Amino acid sequence: MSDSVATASLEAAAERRPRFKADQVGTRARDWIQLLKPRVISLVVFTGAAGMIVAPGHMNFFVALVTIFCICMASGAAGAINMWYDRDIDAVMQRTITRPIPGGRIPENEALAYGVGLSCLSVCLMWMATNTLAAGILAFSIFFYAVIYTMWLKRSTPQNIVIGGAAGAFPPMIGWAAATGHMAILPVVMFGIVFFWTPPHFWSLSLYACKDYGRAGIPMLPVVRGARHTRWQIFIYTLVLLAVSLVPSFMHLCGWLYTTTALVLGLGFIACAVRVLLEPQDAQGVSLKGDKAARISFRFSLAYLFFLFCGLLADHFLQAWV
Ligand code: HEM
Ligand SMILES: CC(C)=CCC/C(C)=C/CC/C(C)=C/COP(=O)(O)OP(=O)(O)O
Repeated sequence: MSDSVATASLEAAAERRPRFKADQVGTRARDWIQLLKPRVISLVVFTGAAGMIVAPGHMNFFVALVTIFCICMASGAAGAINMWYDRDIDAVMQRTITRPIPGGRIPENEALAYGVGLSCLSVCLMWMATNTLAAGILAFSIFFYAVIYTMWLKRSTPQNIVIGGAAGAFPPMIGWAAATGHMAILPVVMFGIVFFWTPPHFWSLSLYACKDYGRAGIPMLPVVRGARHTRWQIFIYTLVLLAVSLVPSFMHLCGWLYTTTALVLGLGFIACAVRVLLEPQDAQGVSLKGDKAARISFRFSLAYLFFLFCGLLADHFLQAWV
């Protein structure tokens, strides 16, 4: 899409956007929660908690709870800043048009204050409850997602989520740092797993949300390079992900239970990617089956990360027990 067409459609959508009604102020707790992207937070927090639990040593239960709360708050705060900055494109895309800001239910300046306020609070609380390393990585993650990904990469390059994916990969390192005060190989490998998981996770969704992104003028991979190229990229990244997920096994950082889980899930994700690759499609690679394979692959990506980290935790407890 050309810049002028994208700008015109953004302006037209802004005109259609419902105006904010003052009587709705403060009455919609659900909207304030939606601004934090709660379902995304749930998995982000789980990966952070996993990093904290597999770390060596004993952590005070209350400090552990505060750590999880801070990761939750920081990730939500970054999501709120993302929704504030993206209010123009969210108003154009079918998937996001009913969000609290484009829906006219939360004023944009309050959303920004909310995001910045919660960001500061989460970092200060983490620093007081744990240590400088954990608070520092937490602050960097917020900055990376809200500024580097949202304000810069998302609108400028089709590699946006490859680089930007780092933001969502930090939580295991934050959890580990909060528990120990230093860094080690395992949390860095966990970072690598989430990092290489992000492209097949997001590009599966982008295959069926491609029209939305095109209309908003966002250079997501299927918009810029086409669906066929994106299908191949998903496949390649699932292969790399399988290799990275087996690094803890090769380095003897975990046992057979994790290795089996990683192998089964990794092969499952590759099978999803092969289905995406082979799905009946036209000459441009656009699905003739309503992107069924990509929808399955996206859902599988969520299950993959959850169960892989469950496997890591189960393996950790098994090793401690035997
Ligand atoms: C730059 C990296 C990422 C991008 C661009 C991305 C993009 C997306 C998008 C566009 C959605 C659909 C959201 C919606 O329709 O409301 C989504 C859903 C989701 N993402 Fe990601 N994601 C990324 C990283 C992550 C990470 C690191 C996690 C967790 C570790 C994660 C967990 C989830 C979950 C749980 C959902 C499902 C939400 C629901 O059911 O509404 N994502 N992601
Ligand atoms: C600890 C900490 C700060 C972690 C940050 C974790 C985090 C929120 C990662 C990114 C997840 C995500 C939903 C990206 C989509 O943004 P998008 O703008 O491309 O998606 P959208 O179009 O649905 O808004």
